[in-house]
Amino acid sequence: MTKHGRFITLEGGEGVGKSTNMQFVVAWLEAQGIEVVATREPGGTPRAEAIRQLLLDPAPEEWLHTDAELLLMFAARAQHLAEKILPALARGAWVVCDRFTDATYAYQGGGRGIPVERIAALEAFVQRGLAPDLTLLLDMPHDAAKQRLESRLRDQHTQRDRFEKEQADFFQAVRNAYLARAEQAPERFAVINAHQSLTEVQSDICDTLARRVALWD
Ligand SMILES: Nc1ncnc2c1ncn2[C@@H]1O[C@H](COP(=O)(O)OP(=O)(O)O)[C@@H](O)[C@H]1O
Ligand SMILES: Cc1cn([C@H]2C[C@H](O)[C@@H](COP(=O)(O)OP(=O)(O)O)O2)c(=O)[nH]c1=O
Repeated sequence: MTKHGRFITLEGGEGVGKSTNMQFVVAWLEAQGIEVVATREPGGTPRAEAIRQLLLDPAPEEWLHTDAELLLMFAARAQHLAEKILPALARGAWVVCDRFTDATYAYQGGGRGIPVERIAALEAFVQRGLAPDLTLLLDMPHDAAKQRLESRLRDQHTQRDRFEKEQADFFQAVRNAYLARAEQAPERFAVINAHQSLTEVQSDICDTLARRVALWD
């Protein structure tokens, strides 16, 4: 399928501000007159959201094998790509997605320890060469992000999901894997210091968008 629109992803650990800044990125692009489709992973379409439920359900008695977790991530992604992302890009809309395949390398690769080659094989099979044009990696120490997450859980009276129940070493491995990927592909990634006030974070995002989007014109 031909791709005319641009594909932007937001990545980072739990509580770094992805959801908050998604809205900011979408508003910034729309102010430039761009048609934007905002979405998230795992999920983004009804069937992919049903797979998300399976993945995030914290039910402690229901064990999920790490390979099943990996395959479900890509099953949800295949549906999301076919039903939403590729059609939007083909008609020239820009897609902004809260997490994508870098999260698989970070969580299933870094966090769970699945070898990179296995993830890369599934990525090639499902995505057939499609990759984001720009990835904003919101980076900060897990301890500080955890405090933000805890206040969000308190405010929204929500339960921790299956990933949020992991321990600090899991999240350190996730962060390291994200930073390693950003280092390997600096032309695609922009690492944003998320451990600043929201105004400062959004000023950095704004500068990055202005600089990168100008290169695409
Ligand atoms: N720069 C920031 N400074 C302080 N609090 C923030 C900042 N960015 C986001 N938050 C707050 O932190 C919590 C987690 O942010 P959220 O956008 O839900 O993160 P994520 O989607 O990455 O898990 C929310 O309560 C949000 O209001
Ligand atoms: C897309 C994706 C997400 N995930 C995980 C990361 C998150 O813990 C969870 C999605 O939850 P989400 O609520 O989107 O994240 P956050 O808590 O940061 O707002 O799924 C993976 O493990 N692999 C993936 O490929």
